Amino acid sequence: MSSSSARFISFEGIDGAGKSTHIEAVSARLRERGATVLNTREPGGTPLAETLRGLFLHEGMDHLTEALLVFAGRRDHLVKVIEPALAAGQTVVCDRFADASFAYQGHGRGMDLQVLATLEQWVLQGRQPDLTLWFDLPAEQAAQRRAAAREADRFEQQDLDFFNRVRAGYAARAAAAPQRFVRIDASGDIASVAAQVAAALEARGW
Ligand SMILES: Nc1ncnc2c1ncn2[C@@H]1O[C@H](COP(=O)(O)OP(=O)(O)O)[C@@H](O)[C@H]1O
Ligand SMILES: Cc1cn([C@H]2C[C@H](O)[C@@H](COP(=O)(O)OP(=O)(O)O)O2)c(=O)[nH]c1=O
Repeated sequence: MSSSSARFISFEGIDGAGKSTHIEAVSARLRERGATVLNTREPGGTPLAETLRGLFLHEGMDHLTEALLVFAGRRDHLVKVIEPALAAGQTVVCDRFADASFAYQGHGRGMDLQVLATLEQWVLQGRQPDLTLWFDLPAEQAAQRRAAAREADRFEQQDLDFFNRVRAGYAARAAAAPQRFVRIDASGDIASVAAQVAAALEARGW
């Protein structure tokens, strides 16, 4: 890969699917192949969006407010960080992006998907990741992994039904954009997941 090949890669999946476990290895692989990699995340990615993240994760609010906050942070992140990095030929590796809003606020919370699609159009102006690695596993298994690993935030306290809906939301987004999404079966051990991730990059010559 030449250092001028701008790429935008997002990681998605329900909480506890294993995204964070693989992001650094993906970034290291891309760097070894010559990319300048920018690691970032949502909610967050700029000082303003990180401030919004704290409110988003810990304050009670209605569903539309939640969606507006996360898209406001996304706009700041896109304009100040993602677009400039891509324009400079960098590879952007982002832990969650707009698909998460459709999965969590749309399918999880039950917000009107058409409203989210309008926000997406206004905020992203057509920008989408080049590749989305969707870490898919049953909600029960993700809950077990989370319970062993960390304290739950406002989202992680949701019940299995919520995460089953979020999972179905990711499946719907993947079905609607099959050329962008790669489904990773995240239910196996870390080595088997890493092999699938490597194969997805390999398939693109990355
Ligand atoms: N394939 C796997 N098998 C078993 N445990 C895993 C696997 N992948 C990650 N874990 C563990 O599950 C927990 C959640 O993983 P993490 O990468 O933080 O998920 P996410 O970022 O998707 O929320 C962590 O404790 C991690 O070590
Ligand atoms: C980006 C985004 C995240 N979220 C949720 C998913 C997660 O539960 C939470 C925080 O995401 P994340 O940073 O992945 O959490 P963690 O670091 O604890 O794994 O925000 C949404 O509800 N909508 C969104 O648009």
